Amino acid sequence: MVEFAFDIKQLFPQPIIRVQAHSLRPTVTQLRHRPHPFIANPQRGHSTMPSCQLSQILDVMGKLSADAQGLRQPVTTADKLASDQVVYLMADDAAGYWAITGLLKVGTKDLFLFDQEGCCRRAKQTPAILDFYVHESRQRCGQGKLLFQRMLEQQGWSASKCSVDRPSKKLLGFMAKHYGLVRTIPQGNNFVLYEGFFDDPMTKCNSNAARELQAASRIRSQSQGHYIRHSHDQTQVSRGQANRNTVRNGAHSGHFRRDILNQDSVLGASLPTRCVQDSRTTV
Ligand SMILES: CC(=O)SCCNC(=O)CCNC(=O)[C@H](O)C(C)(C)COP(=O)(O)OP(=O)(O)OC[C@H]1O[C@@H](n2cnc3c(N)ncnc32)[C@H](O)[C@@H]1OP(=O)(O)O
Repeated sequence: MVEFAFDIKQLFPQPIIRVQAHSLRPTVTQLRHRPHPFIANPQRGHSTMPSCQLSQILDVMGKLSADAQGLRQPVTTADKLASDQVVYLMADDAAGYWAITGLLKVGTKDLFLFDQEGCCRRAKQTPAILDFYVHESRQRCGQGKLLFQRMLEQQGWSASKCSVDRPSKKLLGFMAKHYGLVRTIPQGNNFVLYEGFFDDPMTKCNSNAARELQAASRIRSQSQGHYIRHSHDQTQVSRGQANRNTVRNGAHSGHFRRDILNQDSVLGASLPTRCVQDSRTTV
């Protein structure tokens, strides 16, 4: 769990809170009552305004998440939080002190996607899972499910309608275990979609425009500095064929999935459940 030098309890009227970009800016009231010198508390050496504290929490948790995933750059920072993105933060005092236990960043994306038939479709405002992290000391104890489920309820989303940005094998296991989501629809970008995503009709797009936009999407994703976990040669596979194999045969034949499924214990429930209570990170 992640402890901070300030009291986080006041930020958590309930165990899971919703943070948006505007929550990270000080309000007029906060500015009026700010201590001197500006913002920083010289005695304790940290910011005292709730907005600054939330920013610190986002930065620290974003860094821990990046470390856990082997990413070069954090996906979540206070500075990078866009106005259409939401971060859910989870905290508790189960260990006798208040600490942050998890982070889940979501947003919406306008994406050009391939459906089961290999047809390109335009999906506007697609729910997207962008960053998900539960502190190592609390993983595999159901905390992730609590956080994810709260997010779905608050956003009004269902799990099968979420696109997932470069899921780790832990997240693939999580989606399979809690939401029965196993069969994926291969895409030309780094997002993973699950079968059921295309239940509602969406606009088919012009194929040339789609190719251009997907190329742009790949460049944009790579420029964010994300670690690409499983390389695959997208140009070598007939996309329609890959899609048909994946969905109709019930096999995990998308190239992204194939890489992952070759690893041990990805979707199995065979790994021992563990909850390490004494591991903490203090900031
Ligand atoms: C878009 C993205 O954000 S991709 C990156 C996702 N984040 C990470 O990989 C960071 C490290 N991992 C984590 O923070 C967590 O494991 C999360 C957020 C993925 C899941 O949170 P948890 O609190 O562990 O989830 P919860 O306890 O509700 O569910 C556990 C299930 O998740 C999956 N899982 C969790 N840890 C692992 C693991 N080490 N290996 C394989 N599967 C795992 C399993 O299906 C597990 O069920 P099981 O214990 O019966 O096998």
